[in-house]
Amino acid sequence: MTSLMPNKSMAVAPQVTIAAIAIDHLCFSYPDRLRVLDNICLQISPGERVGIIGHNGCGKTTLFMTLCGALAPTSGTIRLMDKPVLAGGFNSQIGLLFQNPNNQLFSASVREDVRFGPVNMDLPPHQVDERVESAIALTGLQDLAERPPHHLSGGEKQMVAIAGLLAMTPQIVLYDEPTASLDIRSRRRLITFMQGLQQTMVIASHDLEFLLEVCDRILIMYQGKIVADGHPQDIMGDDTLMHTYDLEKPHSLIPHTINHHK
Ligand SMILES: Nc1ncnc2c1ncn2[C@@H]1O[C@H](COP(=O)(O)OP(=O)(O)OP(=O)(O)O)[C@@H](O)[C@H]1O
Repeated sequence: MTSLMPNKSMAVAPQVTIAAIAIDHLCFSYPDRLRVLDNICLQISPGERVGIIGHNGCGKTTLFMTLCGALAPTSGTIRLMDKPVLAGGFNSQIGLLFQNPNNQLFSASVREDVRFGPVNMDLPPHQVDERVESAIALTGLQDLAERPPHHLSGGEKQMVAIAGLLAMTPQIVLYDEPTASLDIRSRRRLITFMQGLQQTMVIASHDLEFLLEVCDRILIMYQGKIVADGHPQDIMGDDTLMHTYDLEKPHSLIPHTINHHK
């Protein structure tokens, strides 16, 4: 007799979603600056776009440096796609876009710069070429591909740095102030571009309007702690919460009255 009732051998294991980023009781101190990260616990799911906002010096960049293994936590653990982050090692699942693109670009041409990551990943040459050309096309850099990166504008450099990251196809990308050097046109282009990306992304920025357009979750960081976590409109639209942590509600969330002239 065939039974439709599940028995032990038929039982389907419940689907467990692995967190893209799992941070457990993370603390970090610099030798002369203690508790820059203060007991952070956080889970980020694959595909989430998380914005981090907070006052200057609250620890956003330091958090990014621990996530990509450039700094070793003082205590606590970080797992990316269920693998522990090895401080000082190469963590291929994660990429970091630096606050200043000049720190990321050093080759003789844009194409060479974008090649640098994939070449160092021991990939077969045809895969390196494919990745480079696809990252250049995705970021719209075809016309600049042979130019030296240090001759480009700030916004163009930013896109080259992003192309270099994308060519390594990390599952998680950390963006530190990605709009800092962009004019309105480049900023708009970056927004459209990021809205189309499938990766898990964490973006630290003071450009709250930008985060409203790109993110589906916002964290407020204050003195090394995560003090609020929620939907962008709920967090950034909350006057009291924003003022408590030295932030201002973005303009687009302030209701405006229109005076009609007769
Ligand atoms: N190498 C370092 N040695 C000692 N202290 C440091 C070092 N780097 C950063 N700090 C301090 O750690 C704190 C956090 O700095 P961090 O750069 O992480 O802040 P942030 O939130 O990214 O700031 P911002 O919004 O200005 O970019 C600050 O007080 C800073 O002065």
